[in-house]
Amino acid sequence: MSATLPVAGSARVRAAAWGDLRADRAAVAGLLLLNGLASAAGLVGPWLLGRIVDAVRAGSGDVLGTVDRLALGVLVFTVVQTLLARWALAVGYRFGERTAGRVRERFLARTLALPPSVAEHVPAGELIARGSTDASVVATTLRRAVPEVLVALVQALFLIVAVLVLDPLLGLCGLVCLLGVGAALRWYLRRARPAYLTEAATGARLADVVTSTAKGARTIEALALEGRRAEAADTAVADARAARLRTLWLRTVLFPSFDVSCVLPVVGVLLVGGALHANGLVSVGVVVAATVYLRQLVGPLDTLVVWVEQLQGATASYARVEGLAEVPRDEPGPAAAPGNDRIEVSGVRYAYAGGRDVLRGVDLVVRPGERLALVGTSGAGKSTLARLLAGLDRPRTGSVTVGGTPVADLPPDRLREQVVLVTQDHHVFHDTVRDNLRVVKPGATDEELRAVLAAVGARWVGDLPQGLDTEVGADISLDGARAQQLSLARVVLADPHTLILDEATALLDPTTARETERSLGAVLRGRTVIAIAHRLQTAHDADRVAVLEAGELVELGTHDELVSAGGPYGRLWRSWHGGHGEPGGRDPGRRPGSARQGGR
Ligand SMILES: Nc1ncnc2c1ncn2[C@@H]1O[C@H](COP(=O)(O)OP(=O)(O)OP(=O)(O)O)[C@@H](O)[C@H]1O
Repeated sequence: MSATLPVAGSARVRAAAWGDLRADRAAVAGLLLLNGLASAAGLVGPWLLGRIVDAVRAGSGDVLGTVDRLALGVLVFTVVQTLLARWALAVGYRFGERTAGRVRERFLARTLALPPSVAEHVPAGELIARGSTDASVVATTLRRAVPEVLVALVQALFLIVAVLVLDPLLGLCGLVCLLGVGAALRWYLRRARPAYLTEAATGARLADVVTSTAKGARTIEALALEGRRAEAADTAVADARAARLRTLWLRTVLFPSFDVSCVLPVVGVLLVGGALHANGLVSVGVVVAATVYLRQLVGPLDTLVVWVEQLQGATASYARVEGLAEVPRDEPGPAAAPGNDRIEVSGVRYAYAGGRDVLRGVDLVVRPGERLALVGTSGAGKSTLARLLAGLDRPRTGSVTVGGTPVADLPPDRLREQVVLVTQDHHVFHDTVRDNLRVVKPGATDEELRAVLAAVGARWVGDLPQGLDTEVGADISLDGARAQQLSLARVVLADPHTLILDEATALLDPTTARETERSLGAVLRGRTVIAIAHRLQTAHDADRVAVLEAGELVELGTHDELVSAGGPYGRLWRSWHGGHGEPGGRDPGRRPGSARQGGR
């Protein structure tokens, strides 16, 4: 089953962006103030320039001295503006870095808090794309866009006010000519959001196809699926290309229209200013100053348009990063504390992603401390039932409870004190041995850690020069057996009352399997164990055997009861043991399904 993660709506993105700004309001206020001062200082230059023109034209008095003083003023204010602008930029970059850090931490926290039922079904590429490409786009945008957009906005505002104050008629004329910029932006913005969301989604799909193809390379080769994977990749590339071309087209319309629209105010003011001057209504100095202001407006407007364009992509990325907040959480109910260790499966039906039911009305009570073996042919539903028992998924109907509380309702820290699923997938983190263990019990002391390592036979840790501080992956690399011991030590530390074993040793090489079984012995002691029995010996040794067929629990009882009943389990046992019905030692590790054909 695969699920898509939600994408946040515009309102949530705005709220998140506003929250990020508020979280660092001192920096934002500083940014506004510094940019305001820098822009005000920038306005003085053109005004002094206009005064120089008028002084030269008037030609009376100490023209040279006046021009020198005014020119010195231009220089001083330009330097002041440059210094203030650089200071503002430094404040802005620091703000951007802090905010980018906050966005990434939020994303990580939300990813870690994803319910297992969601995390396991999300395409790998989707989370990778959101956590890397999208988070980077958001981070870069916040780092650069906020300071640059603020600078540009304040500058543009000041320039517009300045030109209006200088001469309202020329100012109005300039603003009317600016309407073209607004029209170009409006056209673009109406089309941009869906186009950029599609671009991000097709990019993530492409990443997913590539990741899953690389991950499943062996299976693809073994089943000769190269052609199909290549086709899937071609389709993903074509979709990504089409989406990129669409956004490229939007940009190719926006930028030229903007460039043309920016020249119009300057042309308009020169024409109108010329006519007004000819009629003695304004001085040449005022026309020059107004033209310089409007010409200067192109810089901030250009910055704004570039960012408006980039913000479309960044907003789509922000929406994808924030989308994780909209994943429904499995909140623990108020009665989350289980009353006892009894596990009860009642009327459970389950289907993957809208498919047919693969569990069909399963009822089962597991008594505390018992060893229960789940037996069934391949595809009967054993692993699915194991996942429901471990709280990794919820039944479609019915319930799976521990001590009366639905297992999937338990928060992760409480769940791992109750039930833990042990599979072949023994994950080891690139971290110290200590932290590899402490993920399940952050407060565990070194003595506790040494005790659990000793319990699973991982005495080799004591021989490492740095002991518990050894960095796995950097100081040592662990072979399969040691990695398993580490992850089994983690299970002992979590100390759940129930363990569910799925393929814990079935597919291991014999030496590793023997070592793991020794470690497992210590892990299982004193706990309820529900084992998917790929070896009939496991079923024989269990207290009870539950037999699944096509998603239904068809038999439940002790090994002896089921053998004498002569039902599916009895037939399986007899076929395995050539009709003698006696345990003839360990089977060679084949599954019950294959045992039927390959029976001795
Ligand atoms: N992620 C999945 N998406 C869709 N269908 C699935 C998924 N996992 C399992 N199934 C289907 O659910 C049914 C039960 O599968 P399950 O893995 O629980 O059986 P099983 O008894 O554990 O088999 P095996 O011994 O081969 O692991 C099968 O028909 C299988 O194809």
